[in-house]
Amino acid sequence: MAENIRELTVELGDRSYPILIGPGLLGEYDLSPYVTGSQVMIVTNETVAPLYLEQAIRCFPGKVVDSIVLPDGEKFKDWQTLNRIFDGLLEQRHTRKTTLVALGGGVVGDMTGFAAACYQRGVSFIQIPTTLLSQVDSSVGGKTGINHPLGKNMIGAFHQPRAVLIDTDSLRSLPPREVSAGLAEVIKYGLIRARDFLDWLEGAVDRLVALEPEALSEAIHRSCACKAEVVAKDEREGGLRAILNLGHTFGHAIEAFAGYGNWLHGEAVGTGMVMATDLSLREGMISSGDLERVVALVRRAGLPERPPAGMTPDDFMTRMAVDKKNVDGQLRLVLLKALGAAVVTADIRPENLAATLSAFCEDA
Ligand SMILES: NC(=O)c1ccc[n+]([C@@H]2O[C@H](COP(=O)([O-])OP(=O)(O)OC[C@H]3O[C@@H](n4cnc5c(N)ncnc54)[C@H](O)[C@@H]3O)[C@@H](O)[C@H]2O)c1
Ligand SMILES: O=C(O)C(=O)C[C@@H](O)[C@H](O)[C@H](O)COP(=O)(O)O
Ligand SMILES: [Zn+2]
Repeated sequence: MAENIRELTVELGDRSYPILIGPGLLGEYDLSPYVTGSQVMIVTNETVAPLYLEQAIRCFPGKVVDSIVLPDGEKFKDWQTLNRIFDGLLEQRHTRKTTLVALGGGVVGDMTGFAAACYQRGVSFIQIPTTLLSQVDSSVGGKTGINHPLGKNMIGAFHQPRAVLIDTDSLRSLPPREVSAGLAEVIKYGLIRARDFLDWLEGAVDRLVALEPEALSEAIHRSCACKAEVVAKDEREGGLRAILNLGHTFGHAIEAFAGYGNWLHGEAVGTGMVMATDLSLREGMISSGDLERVVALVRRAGLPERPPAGMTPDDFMTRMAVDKKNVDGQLRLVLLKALGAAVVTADIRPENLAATLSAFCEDA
């Protein structure tokens, strides 16, 4: 098995951890060296449990393994569902030496990580991501949390996992809409920091949509490498890390407007990246040809290019006003100064932002 594994490290000194990528790892790879004590609590959901829970349990030989099965959906990324994790941990008498394991997509990952950050003031956790989006993005970097009706991911903590195990075979059961959602974050890395990867993606996107294993493995590896590098340089988003938010200021506004779960996170990010690219063009940073390339790639990935019907510029502005990147009430956005190079800026002409919002909102 070892020859099939591609390994990366998130370099964070004595909190550094491996990202292990390959086929056939679930049920085969021994994760017990990353477990703190003898107890393991696997947190998963009602969709993933019947598919992969048995295999995941086999990754912890010699440990006492319990599990919690949550309801499925972004709308359950909330306090009540988080509390079900604490209930399960206490009912099964898990101590501060327990290790939580997130088995599932980004929703399970973000909530399990947050539970691990809070339970008995902090316990270890491991990520076993099973969606493309969680394999390329949410399982790496230690951002954990839950949503609030007034804003995405508004309550949370930075808490790094001990290891990330990515079994690329688990993507075989993923619905096509979720594959496209994951591709949004993959495209993001090309746009913010890796022009050569973007060029490669333009040639590979059809194979990725079709879940072609070699293309997927390459996309996951490149994406995780990009994220690991950014996180190692700026773990707590003091500066550079904010580029990972390309398209998210618009995207989070769309998710909150549509009602959590009605638009997938990746879908909202896809449209958000098109809007951020449009604004970058209006700010004179990129060319109309660059915008056309981004729109074409987002479209070929199967992602929406426009916000939901009925969403107005005001709907965007009220939700973007609570974005975590804002400073002193001033909106800060991630824009592109070139394809493959992002910048975080508050220096945006209001008339350009208004023009982008009007251009994308049908009713404006
Ligand atoms: N922490 C971070 O850095 C970070 C980064 C990006 C996104 N996120 C968060 O991640 C969430 C989105 O994650 P997601 O796109 O994985 O959504 P998700 O967790 O809702 O999973 C998508 C769907 O796929 C199902 N599923 C999971 N694995 C499957 C498999 N192998 N086969 C079949 N079905 C499977 C899930 O049950 C769910 O229905 C959002 O809440 C977003 O805010 C966090
Ligand atoms: O890891 C990061 O940093 C990111 O911004 C990755 C994003 O893809 C992800 O959606 C993240 O959860 C957004 O974080 P937020 O702080 O904007 O809520
Ligand atoms: Zn995201």
